[in-house]
Amino acid sequence: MTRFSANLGFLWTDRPLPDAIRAAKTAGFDAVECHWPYDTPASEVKLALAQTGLSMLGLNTVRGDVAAGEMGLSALPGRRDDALSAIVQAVSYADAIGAQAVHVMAGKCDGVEAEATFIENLSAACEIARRSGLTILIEPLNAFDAPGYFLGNTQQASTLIRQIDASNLKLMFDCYHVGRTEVDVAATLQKMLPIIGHIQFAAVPDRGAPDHGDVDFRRIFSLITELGWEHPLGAEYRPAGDTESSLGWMAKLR
Ligand SMILES: O=C(O)C(=O)CO
Repeated sequence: MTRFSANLGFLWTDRPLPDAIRAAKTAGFDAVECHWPYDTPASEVKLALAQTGLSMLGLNTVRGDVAAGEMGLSALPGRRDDALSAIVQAVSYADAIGAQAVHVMAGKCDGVEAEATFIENLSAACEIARRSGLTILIEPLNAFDAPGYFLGNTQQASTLIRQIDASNLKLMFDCYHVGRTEVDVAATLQKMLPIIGHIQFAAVPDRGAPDHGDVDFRRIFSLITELGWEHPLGAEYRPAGDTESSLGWMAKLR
């Protein structure tokens, strides 16, 4: 049976994070994950996780100046201090709530200097995270949703992961982002499996619930099971209406 993690950056966004965790438990999710939990005291999130018995699989580093269009800091040349603060903040929060991974967001930039900056910051992030037993994730975002984002495809992520060579650095494989730009989700997933740390999904191309769209998630989830992957898969989709009414896919695809 496929196990699922509710991404609370997109699901149950109408309520405080601790209540969203409780709603995910009631709906039958096996774990949760989030984007930017920092406005909620870690003690409240920890309590909701303890009450529900759910694990928080991961959270993201802050994006920076969102109003100015920033989508992360770690590949931005000249922003080393901000990037390291974001990493320390995310690792401390993850540690406080017993989360498993931190997604370090690269930001919008390109070029050799950006790559060198990202490598330096990721190496530091892996070192800091290792002390708390945490995994660092990097996630390629598709160019339709995140134009100009430094990390644009799985091959680029794979090259970086091999180059940095830290045992706690892994790929966040989001079937949605891969499906938008890399065509064959199943083949790419199989190829990337050894470096994958977490898998997410949403319909392609509208990022809705996974029971429609161009990617056949019945087939993808069966493949993932056949490949021996046992961690919960992250439901990071945008419900068309309220979250409860969007959950029909769970019984169909489990
Ligand atoms: O878009 C995504 O998948 C992200 O995690 C960034 O919010």
